[in-house]
Amino acid sequence: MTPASETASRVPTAPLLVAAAGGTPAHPPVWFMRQAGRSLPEYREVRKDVPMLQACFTPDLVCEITLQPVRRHGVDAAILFSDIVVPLVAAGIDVDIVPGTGPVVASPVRDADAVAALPTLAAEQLDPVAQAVGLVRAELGDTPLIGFAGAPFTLASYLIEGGPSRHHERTKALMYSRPDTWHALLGALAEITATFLQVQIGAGVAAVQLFDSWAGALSERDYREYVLPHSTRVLGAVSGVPKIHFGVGTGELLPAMREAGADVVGVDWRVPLDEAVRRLTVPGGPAPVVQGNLDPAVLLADFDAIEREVRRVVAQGRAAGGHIVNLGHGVLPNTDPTVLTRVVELVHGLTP
Ligand SMILES: Cc1c2[nH]c(c1CCC(=O)O)Cc1[nH]c(c(CCC(=O)O)c1C)Cc1[nH]c(c(CCC(=O)O)c1C)Cc1[nH]c(c(C)c1CCC(=O)O)C2
Repeated sequence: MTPASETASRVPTAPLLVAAAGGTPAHPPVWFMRQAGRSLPEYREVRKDVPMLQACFTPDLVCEITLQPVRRHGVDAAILFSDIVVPLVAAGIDVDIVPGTGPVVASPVRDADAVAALPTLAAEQLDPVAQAVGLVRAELGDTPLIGFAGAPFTLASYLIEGGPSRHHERTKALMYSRPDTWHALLGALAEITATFLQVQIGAGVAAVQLFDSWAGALSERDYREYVLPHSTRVLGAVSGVPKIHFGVGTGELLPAMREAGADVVGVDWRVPLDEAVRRLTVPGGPAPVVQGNLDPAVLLADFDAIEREVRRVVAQGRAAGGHIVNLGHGVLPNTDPTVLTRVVELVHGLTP
């Protein structure tokens, strides 16, 4: 028989984990995508002489940067400081992160030969990431640490385009004209992504988020045919922690993104949360759990306007089975960090 104390220790008490499990915590949990980063002077200071990817492979630095927003804002979760291209770099693919641009791929992957030549990823190649998770866990106490990965479609877009893209035209051209090559590429990326998440879970993260940031470029029909099987494989390959699935402009894809195996669906600011809950509800099923969805640009407005929007988002989130307060996409670099702290205080005062 399991002693009662052990059973009790497995019942989540952190507000983020309670909400993710469909419960009602004492106050709404809040964290911000890209909470670690250029909005913080302490981040700019420690990063000033260290390139982004070098920082991601330096456990002490990852630990420090991950903790900065938790110390400063009192958010309900830390998110591991890393990047969606980190597992690609660990596998040996030549990718750099160019400041002000984003990931740039030296040899874009555009045909069957290039897909066949992609390396696989062994868990040991991610040792610095696992070490970083261990360091963060030792410092965090009861605050959950969220691990993450980029989903196969979003990673494929960077690999095929060679960098950030507005219309994802080469990506879609390959998808429509060479479905076999496409599925081989997404299958290879699903393996890499699953390994990246498994390593983080093995090292002790309390939840994971799969970022399919650019999936909103697809129709629901194409998403279901070309992407959903691969994201489903990724989410099916990880277990033991709540899984959040997020994309931008994915209002039409919300039900499919839930079907991929998500416990929590991230919503951007274009769809109000009560409407997102309506779209996500399955007749006879449990009420969906959502994360979001303040417009990051709202944080640049007067605080009266910010407060109005925060109250609206929290009220609309009450339609859900559980709600994790967040932005609809990442913190904009020119956001005043004192505003983020005030938003956390405001949300924590909004008891159910
Ligand atoms: C698409 C994507 C990327 N990276 C990521 C995504 C998915 C989320 C999203 O949609 O924003 C994920 C990511 N990247 C980063 C995090 C850290 C954790 C967090 O605080 O959220 C996370 C979760 C750090 C980062 N990743 C990056 C930075 C900025 C690097 C710097 O400080 O110079 C940070 C803090 C670089 C990066 N990496 C990427 C972009 C578009 C950029 C910005 C380029 C720029 O504007 O300079 C690719």
